[in-house]
Amino acid sequence: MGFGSVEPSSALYDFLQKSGGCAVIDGGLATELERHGADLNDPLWSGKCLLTSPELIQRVHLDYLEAGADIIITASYQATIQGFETKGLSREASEALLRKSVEIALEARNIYYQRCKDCITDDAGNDKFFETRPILVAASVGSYGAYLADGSEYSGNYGDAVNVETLKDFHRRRVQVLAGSGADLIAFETIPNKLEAQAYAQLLGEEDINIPAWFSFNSKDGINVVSGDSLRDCVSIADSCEKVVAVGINCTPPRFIHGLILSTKEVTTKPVLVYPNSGETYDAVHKEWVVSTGVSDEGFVSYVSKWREAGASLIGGCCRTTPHTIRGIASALHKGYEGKKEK
Ligand code: MET
Ligand SMILES: [Zn+2]
Repeated sequence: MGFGSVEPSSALYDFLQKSGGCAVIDGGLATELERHGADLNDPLWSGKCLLTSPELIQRVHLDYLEAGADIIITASYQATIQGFETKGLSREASEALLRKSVEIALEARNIYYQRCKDCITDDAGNDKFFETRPILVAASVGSYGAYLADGSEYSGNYGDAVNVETLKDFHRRRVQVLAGSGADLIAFETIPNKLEAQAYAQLLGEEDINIPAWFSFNSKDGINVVSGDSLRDCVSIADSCEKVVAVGINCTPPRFIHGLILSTKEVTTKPVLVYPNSGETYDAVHKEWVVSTGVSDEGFVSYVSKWREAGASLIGGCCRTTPHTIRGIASALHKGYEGKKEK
């Protein structure tokens, strides 16, 4: 399933319609790779697995599809050409790794479809499941702060030396490569400030990017984005960009999400997406998650119908959520699939 050459916004509406009005986004990728034993203590974070364990990335994508995700997000969040080059890789090899992040997800989708085909056919041997279960591959783009890996991903403070041109120059080639990789859309994730939203919107306008995008911001107070910039200003930038087909919030505690959906809806009519984290806080000094601060999967899932009622139409999970969380979300949205086993 791809958007092809159809007008971007109508393509997402079409996807949502085929998905029953709302769609399930997958859960945390990096933290799920870690749960399976990957050591991501590296500037590339989950991007490191593109080099060391691509098969594990594919397994996690498949686990999310089996759990009911309609959209899977690639392992390119913190995989950057600059980061790969720092490790001594050539420009060509770095770009190939970005493409590989999408290839892994596309292949997971194919494997999943094949599994469905093997088990779900009608009397005439036709696969009915494909018609009702389109799956999108979203190519992840993390922020400049995620690349810096210095905490600015969650402060949104890039200092005075960084301007919109710096950010466009930083992101340009990665966005071009990912846009040409076969992904269905680009997921600009965990956007910490207005400046970076402006840079993305300008890049989408200036470059020949032929797939749509979503913008997803993070908040630590339930009111503004993490830098303190107004969420409304940030959402308005996304709203004005015709290549942006959905806008919302990720990697933010569940308790803030309801209010953030309402604020978002005040400034855009585009579909609203939310994929909160587990609510646990990350202790950057000890490099670990403070488990006691989060919500259980049951607690997380109990919010889902309220988010849907408030107007979110794409719902999933971010850091520290798992296939179990996604299964709960799918079921809360009445989108559980028969015959899919828990891993
Ligand atoms: N899609 C990314 C992941 O789940 C988002 C990370 S937010 C810090 O790994
Ligand atoms: Zn996250």
